[in-house]
Amino acid sequence: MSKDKISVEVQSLIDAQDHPFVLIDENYNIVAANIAYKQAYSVETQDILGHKCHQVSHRSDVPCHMNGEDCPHKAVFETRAPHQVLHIHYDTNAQPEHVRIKGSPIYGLDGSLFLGEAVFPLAHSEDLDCEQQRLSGQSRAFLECIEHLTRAAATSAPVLIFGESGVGKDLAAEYIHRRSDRNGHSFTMVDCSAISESVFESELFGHERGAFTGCIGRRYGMFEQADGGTLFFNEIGDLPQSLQGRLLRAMETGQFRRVGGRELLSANARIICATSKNLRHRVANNEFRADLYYRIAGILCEIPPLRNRREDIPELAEALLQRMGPENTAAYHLTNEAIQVLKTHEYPGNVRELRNILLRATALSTNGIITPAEIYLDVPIESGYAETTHPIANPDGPEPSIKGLESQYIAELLAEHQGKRAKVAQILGISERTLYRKLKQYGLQSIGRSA
Ligand SMILES: Nc1ncnc2c1ncn2[C@@H]1O[C@H](COP(=O)(O)OP(=O)(O)OP(=O)(O)O)[C@@H](O)[C@H]1O
Repeated sequence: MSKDKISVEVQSLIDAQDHPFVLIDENYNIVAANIAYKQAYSVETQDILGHKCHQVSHRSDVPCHMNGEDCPHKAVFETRAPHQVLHIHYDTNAQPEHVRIKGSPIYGLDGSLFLGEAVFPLAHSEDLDCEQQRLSGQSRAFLECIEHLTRAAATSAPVLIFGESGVGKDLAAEYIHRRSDRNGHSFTMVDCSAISESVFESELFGHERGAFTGCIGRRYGMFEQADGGTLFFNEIGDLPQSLQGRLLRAMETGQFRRVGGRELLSANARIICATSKNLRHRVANNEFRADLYYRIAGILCEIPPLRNRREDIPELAEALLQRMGPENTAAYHLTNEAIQVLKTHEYPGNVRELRNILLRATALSTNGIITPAEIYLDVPIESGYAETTHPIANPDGPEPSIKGLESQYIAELLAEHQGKRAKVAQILGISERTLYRKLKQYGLQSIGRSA
C-alpha cells in the first residue's frame, strides 16, 4: 500500500466493511474510502481523495487536535494503538452529524502507518429536534449521553433516565421516542409528581361511567392512550406506593382494568421513566418496590449536570435565546464577556436555571445585546441571604475593562443601525475590515451584516 495508489486488495478489503470507512495518511490526506462511506455521504472518490480529513469532516483548515478536540489521527500516530472518539462531523450539506469514530493503525507492506477510520453515525442535527427544542450540546459528556440515548432508542427495552432536576430528562425521553420505531405513534407523559394519589389510578388506567362519585362518563387512561407508542413516567420516584404494584403488573402483562370496570384491557406501550432522586436509596429504604425498580431499569441513561459540561453553555444559551425572540428569530445576542460570566456559574438548577437567567437578561436588555450587566446569577438556596448576585455590581470587583466597554459600544451601535457594518465602521472611524476583526474578537459576528 502506498500513499498514492491503493491496491485492489486493500480497496476490496475496506469495501467489505458495512460501516463508512476511510484510510488517512500521516499528513491527514484521505487516501481511500469504502463504498459505505461514499453511499452514506453521497460523495464520489474524486471528491475526497487527497483532501485533508479535517477539511472534509470538520470544515476546518487545521487538524481537530489543534481545535482542542480529541483527535484519532494524533492518538493513533502517537501511540500506534486503536483510539475511539465521539465527534461532530459535517456532512456534504454542511449539516452537523454526531458520530463515533473508531481509529485503528493500518500498516502498508513497506511498514508505513495509516489511520483507518470506521465511522458509526449516531444522529444528524435534525434528529436532535424535539417538539419545542433541539437537544443542544457538543461536550464529550453530552455526546456520550446522545450515544446512550440513541442506542436505547434502537431497542424496545425499558429505559430509566436519571439526572438532577433541569438537566433535560424530558427532552431525552422524547428523543428516544422520536428515534425509535414508535415514532409517529403517541408520546404520553405521566408526571408522577403532579398527580394526586386519589386520581392516579383513573389517570393511568381510565375509569368507567359512575366508577366513583362525580364521575360522569367513561375515561380512557394514559396506558390506553399510549397503545403502540411510548409511555413516559416523569419523576417515577414520586409514584405513590399504593400504585407501584398495580403499575408493575400492568407493565409485566400489558393488561389492566379501568377503575370500576371488569373488562381486561391490554395496551402495548414502551416504558421510559425518569427520576432526579436516587431510586436505589428509595429501594433500600423500602420507599420504592425493588421488583418495580428492576422492571423499569432496563437501560440506564444518565444526563450529566450542566456544571460538568460547561463547554455546552454557549451553544445552549444561543439555542435557548433563539426561542425567546419573536417567532424564533435571533433577536438576542450574548457578548463574549457575558458568555464567560455564564460559564462561571455552578447551575444547581441546570439548563432550566440557565434558561431563567437568560429570560431575565432579555427582559433587562434594551437593545437585544446581552452583556454581563444584564446577567444575574442565582445564589444557591442554601446560602439563604441574597437571591441573586450581579457579577459586575460588586464594588470590590474589577473595573469594567476598556475592551468590555468597546464591545458593548460596538454592539449598541450595530443594534441601533440594524447591523449595518459599513455605517458602524464609518461612525467609529475605522475600516470595515478592522470592525470585522473586532466583531470576531468580541464574539459579535452574528449581529452585523455587510450591506
Ligand atoms: N440539551 C438541551 N438542549 C436544549 N435545551 C435543553 C437541553 N436540556 C434541557 N433543555 C431545556 O431545559 C429545560 C429543562 O429541561 P427538562 O424539563 O427536560 O429537564 P428535566 O431534567 O426533565 O427536569 P425535571 O427533573 O425538573 O423534570 C427545558 O426548557 C428544556 O427545553
